[in-house]
Amino acid sequence: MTIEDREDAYLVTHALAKHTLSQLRDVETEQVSFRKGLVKLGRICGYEIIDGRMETEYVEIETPLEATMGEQVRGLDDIVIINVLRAATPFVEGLLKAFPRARQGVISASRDEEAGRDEDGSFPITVDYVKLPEIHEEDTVIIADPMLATGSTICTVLEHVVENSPDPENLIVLSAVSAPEGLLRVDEAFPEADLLTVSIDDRLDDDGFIVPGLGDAGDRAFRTT
Ligand SMILES: O=P(O)(O)OC[C@H]1O[C@H](OP(=O)(O)OP(=O)(O)O)[C@H](O)[C@@H]1O
Ligand SMILES: O=c1cc[nH]c(=O)[nH]1
Ligand SMILES: [Mg+2]
Repeated sequence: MTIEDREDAYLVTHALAKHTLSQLRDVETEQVSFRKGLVKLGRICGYEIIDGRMETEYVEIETPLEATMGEQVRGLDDIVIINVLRAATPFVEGLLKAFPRARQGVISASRDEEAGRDEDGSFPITVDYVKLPEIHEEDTVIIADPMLATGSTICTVLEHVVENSPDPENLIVLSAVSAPEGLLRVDEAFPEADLLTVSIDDRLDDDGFIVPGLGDAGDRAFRTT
């Protein structure tokens, strides 16, 4: 079975999301444009989550002229966004434009690339810092990381998130680019999570980088090597 056959991996298909991701992929896109692109993509993905996952309700409102019925999105106060340091930081900045009242969590989880990949293809993950808000049953939890490669980072983050929290109404893993094997790893370990991504790329290379991908998102956004 491939990831496309699974019912819980969804693509963000908005044309602007694809447009922005294509700019991010371009090796000529320098730091400032790259960071701004991640912010823009986060905002578009946020709007897509609202459009595809959240309900609206009718409300009575008073315009300057008369009373009428309007519509408002339900649950905007029950959003939790988890920022996986460090590449997710600009991506989360964009998400916050869609969800300005989100409660935020931060987790520093990074791949130990020097240790290399384990036999099952995963990376050892170093977790240095975890600060998560309390999660409630009515929450929509969005774990944001632009890159989902082997899935090792997201599996580690999910362990921290599901530990001691009730099942939230929605548990969403949001990435910009993902690799099929990483999506499968996360899906197998956490079937309760919905996997939302802008692109499922072809494969991973021997170093665990997504191909064609967009390179090292953290390094490109933070101008490190
Ligand atoms: O799916 P995986 O194989 O775990 O890889 C994906 C992770 O790798 C990158 O982070 P990295 O460890 O390079 O940290 P950084 O964001 O600080 O660069 C990326 O931002 C993801 O968090
Ligand atoms: O392709 C990849 C894989 C992990 N992290 C990145 O930034 N890019
Ligand atoms: Mg990196």
